[in-house]
Amino acid sequence: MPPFQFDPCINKVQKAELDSARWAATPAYRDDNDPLTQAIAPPPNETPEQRQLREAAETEAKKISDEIDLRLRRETEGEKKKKRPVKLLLLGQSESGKTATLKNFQLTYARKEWAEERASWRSVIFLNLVRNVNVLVEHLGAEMSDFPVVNDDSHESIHIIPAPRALPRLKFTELHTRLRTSLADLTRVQKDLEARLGSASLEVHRTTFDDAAPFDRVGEFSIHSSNGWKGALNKFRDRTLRTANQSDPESSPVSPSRMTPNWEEETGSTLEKHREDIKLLWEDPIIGEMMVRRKLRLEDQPGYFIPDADRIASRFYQPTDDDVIRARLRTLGVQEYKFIFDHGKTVGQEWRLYDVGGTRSSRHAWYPYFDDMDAIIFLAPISPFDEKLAEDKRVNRLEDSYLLWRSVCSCKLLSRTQLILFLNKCDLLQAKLSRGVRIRDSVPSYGDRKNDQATATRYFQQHFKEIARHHSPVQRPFYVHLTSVIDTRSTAVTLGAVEESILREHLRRADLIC
Ligand SMILES: Nc1nc2c(ncn2[C@@H]2O[C@H](COP(=O)(O)OP(=O)(O)OP(=O)(O)O)[C@@H](O)[C@H]2O)c(=O)[nH]1
Ligand SMILES: [Mg+2]
Repeated sequence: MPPFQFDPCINKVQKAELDSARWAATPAYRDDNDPLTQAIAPPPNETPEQRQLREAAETEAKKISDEIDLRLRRETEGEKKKKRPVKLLLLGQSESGKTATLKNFQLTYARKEWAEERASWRSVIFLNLVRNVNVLVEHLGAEMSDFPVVNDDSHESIHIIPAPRALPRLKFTELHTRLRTSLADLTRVQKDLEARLGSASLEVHRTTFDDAAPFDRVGEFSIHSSNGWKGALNKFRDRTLRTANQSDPESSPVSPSRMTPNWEEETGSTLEKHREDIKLLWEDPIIGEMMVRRKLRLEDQPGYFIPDADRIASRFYQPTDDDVIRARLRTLGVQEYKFIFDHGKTVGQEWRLYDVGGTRSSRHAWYPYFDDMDAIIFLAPISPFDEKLAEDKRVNRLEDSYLLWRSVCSCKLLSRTQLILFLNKCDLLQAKLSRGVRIRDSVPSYGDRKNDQATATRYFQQHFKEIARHHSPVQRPFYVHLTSVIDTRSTAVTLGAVEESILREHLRRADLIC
């Protein structure tokens, strides 16, 4: 029987005890007065054969001990790697879909938290719907007052520029006058919701900022904002949870219908009162004609909910997953979100996702987050090839994405960071091309190529690839996905591939650090 037999399933404490026994038996360290040494010492009358057997057993025991040491060391390193959060930064211009992508991550991988938060998006969706209605009413007022409008892509703000009337007047009726008057009430509702949600709920209009990537020059400058959607929603969440728990301290989990603060219910009731009028307004053919004349395309704009008014304008409305993904609330500063994934390949792993505000004036705040990221997802919407930035009407949105991508690729601090490009809003691109909008009218370099989805995405993809190739300080792989991130199913598939490649990068970096 060899003196030391190691069990391969041994733990650290047992291993330490056995090591000290083996150490005590080693002649060089032996203390002959030590009781343990005496207990395990070789018999004084040991024969040469017995000694040979004992020494062979000791050699074998040492080999096993070393293997256990190695295994324990690897386990410790593995634990350390596991503990280090995976860090992912989302970049791109405003309205590119960064927050929508973040929500998809949460929906796919942190479902418990997602389910808890879903109800708190209600106010944002109410606001989005009310805005849609108010834009229509504003245009209706202008049209009825005979102010033709030049629509300049600036979303909700309308710019009334008197122009010669080219078409006969629309035939408005009593109904339109009544709708205008009754729905005027929603201006107050919009103001109220905006005040409650804070400045994230206000869209940016015309804040000229010449530089596409001010972080190039800024260096260390940091805004760790707490005013983004989490901040805005948490206000409701805390309050709603408190309200529910006060009424029944035993209640758990809190049901969404009981989480409703009074004022939110009041908003739902007000909308419910106007529901039929909203539907009349939306379905009215004269209003439809007015929208065509004014090139007013609500469906291309963020937070488009008016076709769902029947479902949403209600006291009892509860958002669906799709509603939450489509809800629009601007991100301010840089927001950090910590998720412990409860689904996917990295269950139990902490992920930190950083979502940034994308307007030109917000981009200087990005730089401090460039260090120490496992990967960056860069969102470039390809549908607005013929649109201008909301914050600077001189700048084409696609051109702005090219410039921004170039700055990110050429940034030395990011030269070893994995970049993953999402060419987003493919659904809106498809719709635009189907309407006959020609790319070459806005992008002369597109030339005589076919004006279809496949050719267009290939062309844009190639352009981004060339930029990465020319401007990356060190050559890097080009990871690209064609996405419509409001489609949660296809996005979950994309995120599966992304999760795997980010994880590989994370483990590679952890190996360098450990
Ligand atoms: N149709 C369509 N809408 C999208 C897509 N991606 C995002 N959106 C919508 O576009 C709007 C803007 O998306 P956000 O995710 O808020 O944009 P962002 O990049 O976070 O914008 P900032 O916070 O201002 O920087 C939201 O209403 C989204 O639901 C897409 O692929 N297709
Ligand atoms: Mg955002």
